Amino acid sequence: MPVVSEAVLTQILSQLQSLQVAQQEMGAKLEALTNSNSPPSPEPRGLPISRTNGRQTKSPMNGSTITDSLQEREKSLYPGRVLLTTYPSQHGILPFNLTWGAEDPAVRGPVICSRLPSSIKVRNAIGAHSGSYSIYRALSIAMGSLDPMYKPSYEMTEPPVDLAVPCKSWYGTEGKNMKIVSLDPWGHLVPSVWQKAIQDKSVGGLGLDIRPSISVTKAHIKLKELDDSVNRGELFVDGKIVLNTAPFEGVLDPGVEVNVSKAAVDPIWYLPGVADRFGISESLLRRALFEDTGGMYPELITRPDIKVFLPPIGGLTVYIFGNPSFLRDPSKILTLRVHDECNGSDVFGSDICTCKPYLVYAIEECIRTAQGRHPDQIQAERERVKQSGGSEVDVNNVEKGAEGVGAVVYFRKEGRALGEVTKYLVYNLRKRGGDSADRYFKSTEMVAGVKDMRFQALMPDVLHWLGINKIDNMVSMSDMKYDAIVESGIPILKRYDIPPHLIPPDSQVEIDAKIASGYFSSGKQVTQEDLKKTVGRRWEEVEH
Ligand SMILES: Nc1nc2c(ncn2[C@@H]2O[C@H](COP(=O)(O)OP(=O)(O)OP(=O)(O)O)[C@@H](O)[C@H]2O)c(=O)[nH]1
Ligand SMILES: [Zn+2]
Repeated sequence: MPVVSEAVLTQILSQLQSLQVAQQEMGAKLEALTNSNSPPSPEPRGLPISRTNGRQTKSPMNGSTITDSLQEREKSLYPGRVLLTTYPSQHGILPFNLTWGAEDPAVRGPVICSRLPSSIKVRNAIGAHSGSYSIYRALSIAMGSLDPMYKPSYEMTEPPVDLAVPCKSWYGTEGKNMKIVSLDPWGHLVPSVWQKAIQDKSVGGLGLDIRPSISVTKAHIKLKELDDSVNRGELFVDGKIVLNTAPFEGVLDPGVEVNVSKAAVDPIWYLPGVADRFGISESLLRRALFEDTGGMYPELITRPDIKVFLPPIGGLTVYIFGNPSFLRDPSKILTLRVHDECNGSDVFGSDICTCKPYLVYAIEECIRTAQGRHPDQIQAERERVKQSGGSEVDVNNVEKGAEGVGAVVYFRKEGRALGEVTKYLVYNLRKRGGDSADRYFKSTEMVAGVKDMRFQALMPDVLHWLGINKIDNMVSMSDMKYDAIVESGIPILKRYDIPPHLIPPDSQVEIDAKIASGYFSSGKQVTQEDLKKTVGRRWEEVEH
């Protein structure tokens, strides 16, 4: 865990103090808008509201009419006039200093996106926290279940495992040096690194509202497929990574569970870096984001001085098998899968694609790498080294390097980032048009105009955040994922495809189409002619 030096804290505090002076000088306009001197209210403001919306009925709370109380609520929640957007020249608005990619946290600065009174005037990010969930937060405030002044508390929420510590790949302020542009590498360390700024109540009465965009925790996972693999002898119980589940009432064989560490990551985009990654200008990126989100974020246009954007899109989760600190240790073997969400298969087991079997296979490969060799094998090798006259150090070294680490990165990019609604439309077209492999990618393109919107160029950021510097085993056939990772500077030593026995009955179409389009295969060749012959089942064929 990085410890921020006294000097850094003093620097942050002095920055805060000068900001406070700027705040005090602010005009009445912003003052009215933000109520900056009022202390946080202990209870949610406003009353719970009834669904009678506008009808003149009595409120069960205080006997007033519902329409009256709705208007009062609105006034009490939003007393100022609506401010549609801000401008850099606006009096009193001065974003908190932020130098993306700087090594020193005091220079880098925190990402501040909150609209709480203590923070609104120093916001240095456009958008809202928690991606698409920000809408639910708005709803909670409107419904009276969340106090709009509530400032989250982070006591005892710090990471329980040694995952993602500041390292070289976090730093770099331009071009190829900038390895991370779509998440905040300091996101999980916010409460510790900026603790003083968060707690210093002399700032706006509340302290700055700086929120973690990443959280790290530990868990046990339990999958039926892993029980089966243990029963078949393809995985072993080591008592450390794979554990026997304690028997519980009424269950004959409770199976196994697996120790994992995991991290949830919200997207944070540094716009100049994102534009650079895609080889477009920052102004084009901003304009496209503004126009094609229905003008949702005017500050993309009016605040060119604010470079960070919190997009309303899904984030990612990383599951780690074995010691998480091994991820950044080049002497340890790493097995990795980068997986894009497919709810139909991952959760509900749909047979039209290979997503779930590939995911489960990857989890097993990760576990096998984390466990290293079977204890019997290690013992046999220790014996062999001993017999051949090896020293005690040589014998003990046998065990070293036996354990590796595995990671599965799970991105919320459903339907190749086109969404599930589009995906089902594509499925209908495929099934009605004769589901042959030669039409596989074309079908998506016919519905959506493109076959894929995942933009894998941003995907390796999470690997750099974890400090990964090489991948021994990559469980993916995707050439797009491979190219993005290797181009970002992380070599991949071995790739492997999904074993044929794991391909569900209706998914050969997908696999053949992928191989023909450039996905990796260890052996199979597929020609354009072959593609016409690989067909999926029609709906009628499976409806008995
Ligand atoms: N739009 C669309 N999305 C699909 C279709 N079939 C699967 N998906 C989505 O594709 C994503 C998975 O990508 P795949 O193409 O199966 O595989 P990949 O991630 O490119 O490559 P691998 O790493 O080898 O699995 C998930 O988000 C699925 O929901 C389809 O026909 N149309
Ligand atoms: Zn799928």
